[in-house]
Amino acid sequence: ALQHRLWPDIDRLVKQQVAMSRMGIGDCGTGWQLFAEDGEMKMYRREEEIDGMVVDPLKAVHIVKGITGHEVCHYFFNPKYRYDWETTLEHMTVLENISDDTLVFLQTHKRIWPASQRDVVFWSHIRKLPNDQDRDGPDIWTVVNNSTESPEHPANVGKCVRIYLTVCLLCQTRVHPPKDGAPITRDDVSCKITYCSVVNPGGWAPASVLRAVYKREYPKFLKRFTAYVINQTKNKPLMF
Ligand SMILES: Cc1cccc(-c2n[nH]cc2-c2ccc(F)c(-c3ccc(S(=O)(=O)CCO)cc3)c2)n1
Repeated sequence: ALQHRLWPDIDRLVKQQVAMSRMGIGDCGTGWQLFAEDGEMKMYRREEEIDGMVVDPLKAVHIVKGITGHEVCHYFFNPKYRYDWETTLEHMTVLENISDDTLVFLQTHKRIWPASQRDVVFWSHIRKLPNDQDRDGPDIWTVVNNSTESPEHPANVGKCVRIYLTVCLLCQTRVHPPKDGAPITRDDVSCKITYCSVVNPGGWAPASVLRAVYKREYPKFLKRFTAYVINQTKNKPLMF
């Protein structure tokens, strides 16, 4: 198929993000601190600042029963579901439909006092990857969101401060086949979700406010999003 203008960037970044996501917390080097834990969900962050701005990389690992990696990535990638689970979203526009697995979004999010309102332009790409660790295991699914330019929507023109982010959602499905060779049901599957994000807030925002927002919003987002996928899929056939 013809390559589109973003393809080289997307291909390079997807490979880099997937490699990083598959590294455990341990071999990511030190510096990761566990800041939230809720059952199977563990959230880590590294405290990092660039020119005095908090850009704390985040890595969340969550294991959810009854859903597959394809389903998690499908509901995360597809714009038609986003208002259902993204609670801080004020407005979302699909700027470009580059291909059936690559879209460009413009999103404005609700303002976090006392900082200015933020908007973001990013390409979003969904991809299935062969499971090279377990040849006959289910495929790995990933969605990578990465900030990009849009000539029609230049940064910091209106009231919003443009933020810059790289997000990688990586999902590994696990099947626990029933003993008696019965067909696989939702009780026999689980999904290991790794969500990595680095957000540059764009303009100045107080470090203490940003860190408090991240501490509150990330766990809320991952719990709400996974509960949404469980609810959307519970009476539907499994998507592998
Ligand atoms: C989950 C979370 C973490 C940190 C901050 C907040 C938040 N609270 N109030 C406003 C925001 C906010 C501001 C700007 C943004 F770009 C995003 C934003 C967050 C996630 C993603 S995504 O790519 O992970 C999912 C698509 O929306 C995109 C933008 C979220 N929400």
